[in-house]
Amino acid sequence: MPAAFELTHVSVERSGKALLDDVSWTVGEGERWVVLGPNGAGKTTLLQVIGAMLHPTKGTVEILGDTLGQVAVAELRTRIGHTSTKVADRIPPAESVRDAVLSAAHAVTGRWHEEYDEEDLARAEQILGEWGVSALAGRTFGTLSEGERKRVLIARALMTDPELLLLDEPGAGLDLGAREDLLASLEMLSRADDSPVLVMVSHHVEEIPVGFTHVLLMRDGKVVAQGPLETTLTADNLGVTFGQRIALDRAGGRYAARRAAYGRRADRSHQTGDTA
Ligand SMILES: Nc1ncnc2c1ncn2[C@@H]1O[C@H](COP(=O)(O)OP(=O)(O)OP(=O)(O)O)[C@@H](O)[C@H]1O
Repeated sequence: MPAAFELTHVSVERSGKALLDDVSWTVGEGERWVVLGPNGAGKTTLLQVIGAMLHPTKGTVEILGDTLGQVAVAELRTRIGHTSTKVADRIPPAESVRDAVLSAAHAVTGRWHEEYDEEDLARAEQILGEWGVSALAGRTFGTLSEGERKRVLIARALMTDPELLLLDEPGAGLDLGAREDLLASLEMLSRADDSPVLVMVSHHVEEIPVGFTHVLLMRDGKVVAQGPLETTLTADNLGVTFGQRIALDRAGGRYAARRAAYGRRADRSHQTGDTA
């Protein structure tokens, strides 16, 4: 299976500090990855590199068959959907939800004098419907709740039918119901035949949607572990990543983590028999 992207010995340095430190990572077609790590681990920086928004200080980056540094990034970026608070901050608060999604067709935030054809308009309506936000189409982006905003941002990221979808903390700030709604939608997306390759950044194992296949664990700009969820998302690896003893449970394909009680084995602590 061809790689969707491949990072080889990638480092990003700023002010003498390594934000990413010798990261090598290959993601194949059909894979759904979650990137986990504590605050400041370098997760957003990593997503910026994969999104062709940031060039590494060292190493090589191949994305969708192109090599960063040898390709027009503006063209490459149209093949990548990217949601993050940075994207949300660029959308004018007075922009309608419909236009916030539609304007992704021209890779702009804030509709101006661009021309949109019937196909663009139909695609925007379709994607608003698929993400359950059609009723909000006429509202202004600035009036949305956090949960509504997250769904609109994903709809916007999917507007151009990207081959790669990057989600930076899509569950942050959501209440329990909104988080579960979002996870159900991401599970459906991950199972769809025409789904893009998915990479989601999170702080919490509880936010890993069913259907995700792989995990990359980061700390201090370095990869702690990477591989299939079943074998890589372990209490021991989480313990190293977050710097504490962790107990990890799995039930119904979902995960839950907490600090392990002192003196107990970290990964033996639940009743379902579905231990991770
Ligand atoms: N331009 C910069 N110059 C120096 N340090 C930077 C710069 N940009 C980011 N950093 C630092 O790099 C580290 C990694 O940042 P990054 O945002 O990638 O982490 P993160 O894992 O996404 O964090 P969080 O979970 O808190 O969002 C942080 O310590 C941050 O302060």
